[in-house]
Amino acid sequence: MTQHWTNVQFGAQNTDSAIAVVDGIIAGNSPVMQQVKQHIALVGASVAPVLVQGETGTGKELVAEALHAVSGRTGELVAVNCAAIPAELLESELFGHEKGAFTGAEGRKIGRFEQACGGTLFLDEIGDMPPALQVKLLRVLETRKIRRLGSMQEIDVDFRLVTATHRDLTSQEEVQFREDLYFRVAVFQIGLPSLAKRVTDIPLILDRMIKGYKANDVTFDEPLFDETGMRALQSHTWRGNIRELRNTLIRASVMFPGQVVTGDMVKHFLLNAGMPYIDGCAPQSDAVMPETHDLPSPDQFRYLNDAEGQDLDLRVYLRDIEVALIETALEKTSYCVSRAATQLRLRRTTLIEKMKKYGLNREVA
Ligand SMILES: Nc1ncnc2c1ncn2[C@@H]1O[C@H](COP(=O)(O)OP(=O)(O)OP(=O)(O)O)[C@@H](O)[C@H]1O
Repeated sequence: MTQHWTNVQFGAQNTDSAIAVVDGIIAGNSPVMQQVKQHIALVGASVAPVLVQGETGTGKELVAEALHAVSGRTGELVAVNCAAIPAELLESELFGHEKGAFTGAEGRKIGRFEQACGGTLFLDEIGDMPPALQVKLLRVLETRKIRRLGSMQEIDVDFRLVTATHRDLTSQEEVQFREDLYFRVAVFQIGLPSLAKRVTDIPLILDRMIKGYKANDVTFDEPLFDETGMRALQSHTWRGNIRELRNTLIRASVMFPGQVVTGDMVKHFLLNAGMPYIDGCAPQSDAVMPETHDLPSPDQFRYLNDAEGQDLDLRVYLRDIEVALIETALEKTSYCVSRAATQLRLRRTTLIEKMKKYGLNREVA
């Protein structure tokens, strides 16, 4: 039976320690996020499948991480993005294969179902799973057994399933998703609000991101948003949600490292500077490269020289901009390298070289 959370009041279960774990993973304490965290803490320990719904960039993957963290399961959290793996490869990615199962299967490969045993399997963008594979997933969920491609032997699999989608899986117009599978995966549903519905969380989220960047890069010099700067951030619509906020922070850190950032600076140099999010359905959108006037004009960069004592390492600065733009294009296209290359007006092979150089090859699973 599918559990809808709206207006559910919970009993006096002691979920405090679980909520503390979730707090360590997901920043934000707005009322809507407090409720989300309570839901995570409550269902975390259960083995029931959870469907996480939310617009792109709202943090669905972090919810999966939090669910795994509070589950007490000792196995791995194994993530598979169903939209990022070509349909013909997804089956062997999930089920694994034996040597010689198909042309190119040079050795045995353990699939993601097996890898997730004792842990959590996170199927992101489940709405993009091809119908034929949906039937196979349904069978696995019913029997808790799999067969590697090219093998007759059945293997028991014990994983906790978390799925995520930015679509309405019940809408036949939007997605071809089997109803019987829907009821299997959506035993519990957690809805993530868009960032626009929790703008009071922006300072905490930025703080968390800045701490993360500083921990990984001692040279990271954070921009300091003053009250007007923070207000400008909180008034923005954030169609790309927290991912867009993250990209804005990266832009701010390269344009205004260690500087006070005012509302005007946010509006003129940060929010208008990025590539616009075309829509929330990146896999479908035929996003085109924005006209150059959507990007900061070279003249705007003269502003940097106005800052007192501003030393600029041009090579590092340009590299960071290139990385941010490539990442944005990849994220907008759900890591479809060909489409990202088209958006950036690069040859596909050139983009692949750059991704290798900058370590941008996302684990597609
Ligand atoms: N509450 C938060 N605090 C700090 N960072 C966050 C928060 N929520 C999300 N993020 C960051 O925002 C980015 C996008 O989050 P995530 O990938 O989980 O979103 P998503 O909803 O799974 O996106 P998509 O639908 O495109 O896969 C990530 O870098 C993530 O770490």
